[in-house]
Amino acid sequence: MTQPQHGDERPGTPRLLVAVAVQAEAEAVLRGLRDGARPVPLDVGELRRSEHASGTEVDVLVAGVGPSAAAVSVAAVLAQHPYDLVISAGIAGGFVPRAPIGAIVLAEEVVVADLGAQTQDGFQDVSELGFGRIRYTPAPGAVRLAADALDAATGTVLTVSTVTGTAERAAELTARHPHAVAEAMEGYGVAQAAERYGVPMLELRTVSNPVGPRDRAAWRIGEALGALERAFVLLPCRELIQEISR
Ligand SMILES: O=C(O)c1cccc(C(=O)CC[C@H]2O[C@@H](n3cnc4c(=O)[nH]cnc43)[C@H](O)[C@@H]2O)c1
Repeated sequence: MTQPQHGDERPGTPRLLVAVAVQAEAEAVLRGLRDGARPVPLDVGELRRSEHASGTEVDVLVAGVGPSAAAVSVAAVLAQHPYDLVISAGIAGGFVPRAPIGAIVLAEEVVVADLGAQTQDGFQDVSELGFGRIRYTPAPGAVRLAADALDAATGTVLTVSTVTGTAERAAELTARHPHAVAEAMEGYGVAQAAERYGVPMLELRTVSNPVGPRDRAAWRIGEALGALERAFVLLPCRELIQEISR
C-alpha cells in the first residue's frame, strides 16, 4: 500500500509510531526520547512528536484502552502519516515466572484471547469457528534484535478485553496459550490497523502486575512506567527499522 504523505515529515528520516493506551504511558515513552516533544494536531486528538537518540522521528499516540479504541485510533493516524514501524507499547500483566514485575516483554505473537464463542465443549476462538483470525506474527528478526537490546522476555502477548482476575482464568489462558508471557488490552487492535496499512508492527510491554487473582493495590505502575522509559532509551530504533525493511 502506498504510504500517505503529510508534508511535515523529514524525507529520509526513519519514522516510528508508538501507540499507548493512556497518558501516563505516553509520558514514560517520551521521557525515554529526546526532550521537547511537540504536538502534531490530528482530526481528532493529537500526536506528540519527538526524536530517539538514534535519529528516528517518533510520534507517540494515546490511542485509548482496549483493542477497538486502539485499532480506530491507529488506523486514523496511519491514514494521514507515513511510518516505517508501529509499536504497541505500555504496561501489562505478566505470566509468572516468565515475566515478573518490572520485566520488559516483546511479543513473538500477538494473539486475541477472548474473541470467539463459549460452547458446550468450551471456548472456541474465531479461527476455530471458521470466520476470523486471532494471531499476528511480528518479524522474528526485529523481535530478536529488540529483545537482545532490552534483555526482554519473548513469547505470546495476549490481548484481552477483560483483565484476568482469578487464578482459574490465568490457568485457562496458559493452558490455551502455553507460550504466553503477558496480557494487555490493545496489541491485537494495533496489529489489525498496522496490517491494513501495510506497516510492520511490534508489541513492547513492561510488567506492572502478575496475571492472576485481582489485587489492584499490588500493581506496581511506577516500576512498570520506569521500565517503559528505559526500554525506549535502549531500543535500537534505527536498526530495528533497517532490519524490518530488509
Ligand atoms: O492509574 C495509573 O496511574 C495508570 C498509569 C498507567 C497505566 C494505567 C492503566 O491502567 C493502563 C491500562 C492498560 O494497562 C494494560 N494492563 C496492565 N495490566 C494488565 C493486565 O493484567 N491485564 C490486561 N491489561 C493490563 C492494558 O493494556 C490497559 O490498557 C494506569
